[in-house]
Amino acid sequence: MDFSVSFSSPLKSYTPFSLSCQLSFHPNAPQLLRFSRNPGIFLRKPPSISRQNNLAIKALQTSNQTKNDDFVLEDVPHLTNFLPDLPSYPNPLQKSQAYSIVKTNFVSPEDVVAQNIVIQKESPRGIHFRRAGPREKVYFKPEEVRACIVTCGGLCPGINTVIREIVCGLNNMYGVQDILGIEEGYKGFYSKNTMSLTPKVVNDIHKRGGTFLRTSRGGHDTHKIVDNIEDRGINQVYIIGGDGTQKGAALIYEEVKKRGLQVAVAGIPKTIDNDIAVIDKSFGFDTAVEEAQRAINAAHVEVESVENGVGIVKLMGRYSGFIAMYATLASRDVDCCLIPESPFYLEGQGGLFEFIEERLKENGHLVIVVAEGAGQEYVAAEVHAAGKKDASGNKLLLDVGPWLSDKIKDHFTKFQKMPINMKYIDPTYMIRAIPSNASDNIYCTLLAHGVVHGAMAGYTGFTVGSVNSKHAYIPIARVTERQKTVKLTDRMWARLLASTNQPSFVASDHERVDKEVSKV
Ligand SMILES: Nc1ncnc2c1ncn2[C@@H]1O[C@H](COP(=O)(O)OP(=O)(O)OP(=O)(O)O)[C@@H](O)[C@H]1O
Ligand SMILES: O=P(O)(O)OC[C@H]1O[C@](O)(CO)[C@@H](O)[C@@H]1O
Ligand SMILES: [Mg+2]
Repeated sequence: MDFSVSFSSPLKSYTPFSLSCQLSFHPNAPQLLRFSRNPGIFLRKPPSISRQNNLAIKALQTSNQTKNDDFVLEDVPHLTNFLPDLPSYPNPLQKSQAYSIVKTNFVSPEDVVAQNIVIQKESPRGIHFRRAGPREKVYFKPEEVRACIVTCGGLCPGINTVIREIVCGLNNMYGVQDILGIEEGYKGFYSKNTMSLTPKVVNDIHKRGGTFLRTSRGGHDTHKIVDNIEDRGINQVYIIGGDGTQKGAALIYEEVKKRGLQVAVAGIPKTIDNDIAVIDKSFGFDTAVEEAQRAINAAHVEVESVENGVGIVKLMGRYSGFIAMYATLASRDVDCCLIPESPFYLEGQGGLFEFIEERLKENGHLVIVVAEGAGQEYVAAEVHAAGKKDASGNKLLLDVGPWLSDKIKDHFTKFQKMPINMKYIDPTYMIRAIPSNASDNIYCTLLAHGVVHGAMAGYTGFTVGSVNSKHAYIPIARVTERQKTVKLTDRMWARLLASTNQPSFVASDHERVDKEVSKV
């Protein structure tokens, strides 16, 4: 008999966890946890930006949802989709001294990576992506490859490692010699000369922060870029950048396809904010969290040494507070973490001022970490300078750090007659500008090699990323359709609230949290 009993966790009555936790218990689960052996396999069409294709995908999705054991492969485009007669060749890795001994040297065409690995007995098998890695056949002769690499958007630790490893991966694994660097982002395609990239040229660049190729915002002109790709005889385009850059890459892929060019367009998602959907995390994120510890530590040392010390550390995170959340959790010296996803308020019961006063009375000091996108609505209401945009059309944020410092200073000096020692630290660009740490270097290497294998195998219009710790080829549209943000109803945020014991500020915001809870 199939039955299940559900208990409410004792944690339910504990505020930080009560938003996210409900345990289910199946007494005879071992026998019951069998899945259908013969799942229906559905290939989902590679996403395209055209409305017609969107409708086709929607129709497929709807039909897929009717069966419990549905298996959906969100496939990436292949050059043979629009160039059916393209010849293929044996992968030169077969003859590589290093790789030929690998037991399963090539990824089977049937290997996929599941988007959700925590599922229930009755739930559909869900969405899968193609596993990244070398294929038995390639669709380019190495001596005919002319690759190019471009970096766009803001900096992030590890960009140089990705550049280095694309160059070295193409050269060492596939014998590709002709690799061009496009300088200063998308506009470099049509306004700059290219530079030649060899393993020797890029040998040391992973030890430096920034991007060896330089970067820019704005300047994406699809036609001019593809004209240039055609004129220069480029047939593999590697594009490193954030959500905006990947949207640009999707347009380049569409234009290449329209013109029927044998050009593989491949993206490597980059953003220090870790706000790219689907992937586990973006490269450089761990390095950023680690470097943020130094600023938090400095703030802590400063405020511990004085009377009523209040430290504020501003960290990056436009719309997503991941760096602030992880840096806070890692440090344990932070008393309060403010992120864009969780609105806060200053005055009154349960507000920030009340909390600061309590902590000062209790400990004599406190440290606040604030993500740059937090509290923008308050700053905007007072500074009256909102609405400016950067060259890419991203909203320019108002500086919440100094605003918050002034507000706290004013409140305690004027109204509480309790002078405080404010120490404000803004390490944002220092964090972004460093080289990646050891584990990010390895992550960058795997991403770079994964993207090279994908392009050589003829995949195009794809991005590479780690999904549940396995590297996969993901349709570009899947990583750009929405930004990943911190979910206030997830356990990670609950862990943070539990560790800092800060106010959750939800009293003022029941409606928003109710909405979040209903989405889970
Ligand atoms: N919707 C879009 N379509 C085409 N190109 C775009 C689009 N959005 C941005 N771009 C281009 O992508 C490049 C980088 O965009 P942007 O400055 O927004 O950085 P990003 O890639 O999102 O990285 P970051 O995370 O640092 O913001 C710019 O050259 C911009 O012109
Ligand atoms: O000042 P810049 O270089 O335009 O970019 C700053 C922005 O870039 C990011 O680092 C994302 O790349 C954001 O966190 C930040 O708001
Ligand atoms: Mg962006």
